[in-house]
Amino acid sequence: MSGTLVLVRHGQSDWNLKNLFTGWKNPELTELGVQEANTGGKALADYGIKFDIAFTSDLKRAQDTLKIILENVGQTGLETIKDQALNERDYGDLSGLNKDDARAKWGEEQVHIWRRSYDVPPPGGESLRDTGARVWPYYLTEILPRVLRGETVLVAAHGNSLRSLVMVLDKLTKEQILGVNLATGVPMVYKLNADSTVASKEVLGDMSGAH
Ligand SMILES: O=C(O)[C@H](O)COP(=O)(O)O
Repeated sequence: MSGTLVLVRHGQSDWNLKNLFTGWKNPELTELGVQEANTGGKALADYGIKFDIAFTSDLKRAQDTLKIILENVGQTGLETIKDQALNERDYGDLSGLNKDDARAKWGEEQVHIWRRSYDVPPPGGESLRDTGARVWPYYLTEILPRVLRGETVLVAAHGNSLRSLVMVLDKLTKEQILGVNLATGVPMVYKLNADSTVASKEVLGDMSGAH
């Protein structure tokens, strides 16, 4: 066994609440989003975890979620690395559009494919594969080596940047990843083996409401 990797999607953002495609846009957390980050942080505090380092994206909703979690675990001064490589999937021309309006215009099935398929990019944006093509190398060079050294590493990022990691860690097929939704503010605790495969995964909260 080596170290521990904790992945957490940011709390609800203002654009999540308004049901808008967000991607690289930079909305704030809502009040509920702040609550969700606190709940995730408390779950980690109850778990008794202490982090060695944290990673987050270049976007405020993930950075603010991280800050709230660190307050809850009593580690506000923790070394934190922010990198665009962990940003949400770029939703391209869909960014800012209402998801229900998009369903009305292009159909439920097409919108689901854009949102959840592995390799179909939304117009002007990134597919999950494109997202993974920047997230995965960053994970391999910056994050994984620390976990393999036995460190406990927190990553506060986004629904799809984290789905691209979960797909590989959980060894999911392109078909299986279609059905995977990550809840906001719910930490996933992975213990890794020395060969970087997953020894165990615990979800500290309820993923069932995610959509
Ligand atoms: O970018 C967004 O709109 C959200 O953060 C994730 O959206 P999705 O669940 O539609 O992929």
